[in-house]
Amino acid sequence: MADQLAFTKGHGTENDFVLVPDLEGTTEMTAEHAALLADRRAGIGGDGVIRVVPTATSTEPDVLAQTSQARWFMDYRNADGSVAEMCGNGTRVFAAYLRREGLETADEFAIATRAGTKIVRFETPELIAVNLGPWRLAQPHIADAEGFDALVHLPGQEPLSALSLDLGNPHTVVALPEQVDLDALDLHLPPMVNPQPEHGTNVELVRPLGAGHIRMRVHERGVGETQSCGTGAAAAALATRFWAGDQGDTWTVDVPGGRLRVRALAGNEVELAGPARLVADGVTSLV
Ligand SMILES: N[C@@H](CCC[C@H](N)C(=O)O)C(=O)O
Repeated sequence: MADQLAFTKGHGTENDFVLVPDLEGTTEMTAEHAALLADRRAGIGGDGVIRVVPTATSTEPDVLAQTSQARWFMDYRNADGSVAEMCGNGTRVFAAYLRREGLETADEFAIATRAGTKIVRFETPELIAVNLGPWRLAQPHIADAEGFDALVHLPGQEPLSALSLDLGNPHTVVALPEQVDLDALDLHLPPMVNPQPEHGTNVELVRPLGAGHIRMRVHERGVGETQSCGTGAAAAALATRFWAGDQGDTWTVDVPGGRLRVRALAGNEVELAGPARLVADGVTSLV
């Protein structure tokens, strides 16, 4: 890495990120370096670190293959330095950065991610929608037969039934029994999920509020509890529809950091929309 590193801090419903522009694609980001940048005491602080890099310079074949569709690649790492396939809120903050910097100028454009090319669309300068693409139940045969395919263990709670979904990254959504208080759940430690997903999972705890309206908390893989998770909000809405039946195509998802909109699209695709804000720019010598 260079001696001095420019960065921008941004968030979407308080899911916050350190963006590091690498416009020539010449900077290698290690897990240790990402974890230091994301550290809230020793570093800048964020739930994730996003390198802004030309798709054409990627060394990852699945990303490089997206070069003709998307000019910029969202190279995403969680706060612990681990690589993630996708980040819904991250794509929206990434899009806000590309537009502010004049790297993209249209109201709609594509970005490359490890989970494929995603189309972002500016509804207003600060309200950004992203087509998260196709989603699927991780184990449809079990889910269709039982309604659930996993158990989640939280301190002080009976095992909670849950459903596993793939939104490009893994999610396990818990349907909370009425008597369980969402706000009282202890999410300090990663919830134990049974059977244990091979590559870990993000866990969403959901409370339905009415037709098309849910509230959730989330424990993110590689981070801990966060104020919001975009792919998690989509997973929570889709799981609720799976359990409760059709309640229309649009959901309001309240998270501790604000409000997101989730919409089911044709072709088993799902859209996420919400605010994205860039709040600080700086230079760091944390290299
Ligand atoms: N906050 C993100 C998801 C980030 C990645 C996740 N922690 C994982 O490891 O899959 C979102 O908004 O989707």
